[in-house]
Amino acid sequence: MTNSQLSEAPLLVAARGGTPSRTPVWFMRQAGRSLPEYRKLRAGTAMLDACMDPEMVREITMQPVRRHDVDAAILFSDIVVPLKAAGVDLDIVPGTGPVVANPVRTAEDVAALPELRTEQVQPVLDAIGLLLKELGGVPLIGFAGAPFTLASYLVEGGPSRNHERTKALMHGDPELWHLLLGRIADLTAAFLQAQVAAGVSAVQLFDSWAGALSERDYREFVLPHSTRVLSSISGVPRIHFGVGTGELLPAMREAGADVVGVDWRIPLDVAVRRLREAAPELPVPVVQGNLDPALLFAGVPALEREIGRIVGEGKAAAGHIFNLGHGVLPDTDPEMITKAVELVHAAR
Ligand SMILES: Cc1c2[nH]c(c1CCC(=O)O)Cc1[nH]c(c(CCC(=O)O)c1C)Cc1[nH]c(c(CCC(=O)O)c1C)Cc1[nH]c(c(C)c1CCC(=O)O)C2
Repeated sequence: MTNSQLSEAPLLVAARGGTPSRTPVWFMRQAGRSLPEYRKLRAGTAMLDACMDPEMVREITMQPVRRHDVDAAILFSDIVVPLKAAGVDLDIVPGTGPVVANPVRTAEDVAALPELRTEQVQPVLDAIGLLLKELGGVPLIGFAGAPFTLASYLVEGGPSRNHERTKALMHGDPELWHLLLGRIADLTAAFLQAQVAAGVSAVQLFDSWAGALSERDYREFVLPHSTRVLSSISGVPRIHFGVGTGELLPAMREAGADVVGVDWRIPLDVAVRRLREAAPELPVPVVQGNLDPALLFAGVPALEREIGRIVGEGKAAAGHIFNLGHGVLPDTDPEMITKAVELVHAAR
């Protein structure tokens, strides 16, 4: 596979706002618990151990590509992998999510946060090397968690519905907050840059929980740090995604996104209108999304209707990468994922 063949991959053409040979489609969390072959391979291995085993990462990343004919692979990893690799004491607890042993709440805690040295994530970079040999013309997407979403796990100590301790720190001690986000931004930027140097074709910055913030707070407390992360990346398209971010889309684009992720709460043509009105001087935006993950449970006729609608509304953008509005739910029937890919590729 030459670079020029890869650069014509539908995902990368759409990300540049060009006209791809077919609507590119991949799914957040396409690798994971919906696949029996994943559950079999992972049995007996802790999530974070699996993420540091290059051969396992290679195999798990490939599973959905083989099965579903998706237009991209996403590196099998997790947003907390660079924190763990740098030395933060945390684990991923099945059914719960990331749990941090010593939550970060004081100036001392922030000062004690380690930096990331590239060799600490060498197994991830080795996995990328193995994948590039196997993927051929299918682009590999690297990713990282955005400063706000990672800060929420670090400050709360685990998953949080209301992010109250995080917001308390943000508003109660803005100086310390910015120090914390700056530290995380350094770590995230280092992790993404290492993935790009190892050869990924695109990166996605997951700010999954940014939708918990008002636009005002997002702009003041988060945007500068996400901007620093995204502006440190060049040479590959940058996708910026969050959940419940209908009000934040223009700000998330401003952070330096080439592709703006849209969950299922607003239609893509509305998202494109908001982005265009906020920045008429910029090119027409490129978007990713926005099928509700629950639609994969609704049967083929409903799925076909929704996919047709979304592909139609996506034409308002300069480019559309089809995806879910959030990750594949663990109980999803993998046959429905394969079917969805077929339907996207057939939709006009
Ligand atoms: C918030 C977040 C996390 N991790 C991630 C995010 C951002 C994306 C999002 O908003 O969903 C990112 C992530 N985590 C994982 C991927 C894999 C790549 C992909 O296929 O998309 C990606 C992109 C694998 C994983 N990450 C995790 C699993 C499940 C672990 C397992 O299989 O045992 C997988 C496949 C664990 C994890 N890690 C996290 C959660 C909430 C969980 C689920 C915990 C549970 O319910 O058991 C934190």
